[in-house]
Order: sequence, then C-alpha cells, then structure tokens
Amino acid sequence: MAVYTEVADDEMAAFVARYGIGELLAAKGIAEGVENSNYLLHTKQGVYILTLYEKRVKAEDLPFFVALMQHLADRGLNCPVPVRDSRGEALSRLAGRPAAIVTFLDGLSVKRPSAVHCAEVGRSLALLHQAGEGFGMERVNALSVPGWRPLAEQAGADADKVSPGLAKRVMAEIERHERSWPQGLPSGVIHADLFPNNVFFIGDKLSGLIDFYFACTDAFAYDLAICLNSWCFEADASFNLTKGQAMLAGYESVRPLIQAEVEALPALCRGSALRFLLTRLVDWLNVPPGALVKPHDPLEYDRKLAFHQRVGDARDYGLKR
Ligand SMILES: Nc1ncnc2c1ncn2[C@@H]1O[C@H](COP(=O)(O)OP(=O)(O)OP(=O)(O)O)[C@@H](O)[C@H]1O
Ligand SMILES: N[C@@H](CCO)C(=O)O
Repeated sequence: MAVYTEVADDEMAAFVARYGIGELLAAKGIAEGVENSNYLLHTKQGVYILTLYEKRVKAEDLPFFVALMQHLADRGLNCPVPVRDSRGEALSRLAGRPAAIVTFLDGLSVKRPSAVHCAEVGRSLALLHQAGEGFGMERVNALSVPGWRPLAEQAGADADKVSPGLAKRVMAEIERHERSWPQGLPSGVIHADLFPNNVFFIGDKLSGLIDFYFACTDAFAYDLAICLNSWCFEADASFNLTKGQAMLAGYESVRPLIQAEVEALPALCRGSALRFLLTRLVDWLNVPPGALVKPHDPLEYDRKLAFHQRVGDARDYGLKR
C-alpha cells in the first residue's frame, strides 16, 4: 500500500477545511500506486483525492503538473482537476510534504487489457498530445537518456543480485542509447507513465487519465513506446501483435506518425523498457523501512527489453506500413 506519510486525523480535517469542499467525513489511504501517498477523501460535498508528493516528485515541478492538468481539463480531456483553497492556491503542504487535492474520476483500471482497450489508449494518447498544444510551460524529461546512467550507478553491483549479469547488460544498453538516441522528433507535452493503472474505463470506453507526475516535454512517439511496453505484452513477455496494431491504429486515427517517428519506434521502445527497468531496479533495492509498498518487478522489463533487442522495424509492433 503506497502510504509513505501518515496524517493525523485533526491535521487532515483542518487541511480539508481550507478548500471549501465541505466537512471531511472520511479519509482512507489508497492501496494502489508506488510513487506518492494518496488518500481518498469523502466530504459533505463529494469525493476527492489528496496526494502527498514523495521522493521522486520535485517540489519545483509541481506548478507544471498542476497547470498541465488544468490546461488539459480545460481542453476537454478527462483528467483530475486541482482544487484551489480559499486563497486560490492548488498547492500546499501537509505533514511535512507538498500536497494537493484533485477531483475524483469515475471508472476502473483494467488488469488484463484487450485489443479494444489498447485502441482506446492509443486514441486518447494522441488526443492528450493534441490537447497539450499551446501549454505554456516546459519540463525536461529527467528520466530520459541522461538520467539512466545515474540510476544504474545507484543500483551498482547489487543489480546482479536481482539477476546475474544485469549490471553489465544495463550498462551496454545505456551506452548504446547515449550514442544513438533519436533526435528532432515531433515533441510536446507527454504523459510518460500511461500504464494500465493510470487509465480508467467504464465498460470498454476509456473514461479518464490520471497520474501526471512524470509528464514532461519530450517526443510524442516516446510516449507511444511507453504505452506499447506497458499495454501490449502478455504475462510471458511475448508481444501481442494484435494489441500493438490496435494501439498504433488508435493513435494514428487522431495523429498519424511521420516517417522519422516510424523509424525511431524500435529504439524508443527499447529505451523506454530500459527506463522502467532502471527505476524499478533502484526501487526494488531501496524499499524504505516500514513503507507499506510492494515494489514492481524490474525483471518484467528486462524480459521486454530482450524482445526489443530482437525487433527489426516498426512492423514488429504492428504498424501496417
Ligand atoms: N483523480 C483520481 N480519481 C480516482 N482515483 C484516483 C485519482 N487519483 C488517484 N486515484 C487512485 O489512487 C491510485 C494511486 O494513484 P496514482 O497512480 O496517481 O499513484 P502513484 O503513487 O503516483 O502511482 P504510480 O505507481 O502509478 O506512479 C490510483 O490507482 C487510483 O486508484
Ligand atoms: N509505472 C511505473 C511506476 C510509476 O513510476 C512502473 O510500473 O514501473
């Protein structure tokens, strides 16, 4: 359960009272998630989410995330909207952490996505990329190529305790991407973590997107690569071509890829598998004592990486050209 920071009841009630959302009736820690502490708030007026931002979120990035959610919501994307307190501020502090309250979205995330879900995600990802146009702020992707070597160094030789030879494998991948990472692709606001747990559905229809705390300015096709990794593999690490086709077709129904993006897709998929392997590896080796959190398996992404290493071109992901 991802609650790193506990909040005393009276402190929580006093905090919520500042937002004009009605008296607090109940606050429950949310089991899902690994990054931040999340509470479900029931007030006399409705249901909200309170997030306390933990280690990986830098306080100076919070104005970007808050303004982005507002920008996307204003353009019709169904994402959480930050709630402002009586002074008009969306960002505050609680129990020693930066904190914000956002609106609650209806819907359920899917554990085993189908091709229909993948098509919906592809389409919504392209809509997100379009809705981000005109957003006035920028944020460098701290978890792109320059961020990978420091993560590998943080894991160090302990990586081999997770899987023999992993430290060397990871370093070879990093060196490859440092030499030849695709440049100059169409860029803008990307979500950068649109995994199944961050997408809600009502029936087969996508109903909302959450968790914008890795959002940044980067190549749109990199965001698509992250989704191909997180939605289109089966539990045995085989890539499901039908799901890949559905996701790519869904994306291109809104925003067709240019040739440079098609050519870059294998490298972007390979790099994004490495990015999640690295962050998971560091988290796996550094679970905070007493934290109620189950870290994600880094080796899931080692297996996905092995698939990308064998890929020829974007047709291997289901692109029909
Ligand atoms: N706006 C929202 N509406 C409804 N539920 C939400 C909302 N925000 C968060 N949740 C719930 O809280 C859970 C954790 O949220 P979130 O994914 O943002 O946490 P996190 O720690 O950043 O997780 P992650 O591991 O995906 O980075 C979600 O899976 C969802 O159940
Ligand atoms: N989506 C990430 C966790 C959030 O950073 C993962 O599954 O590794």
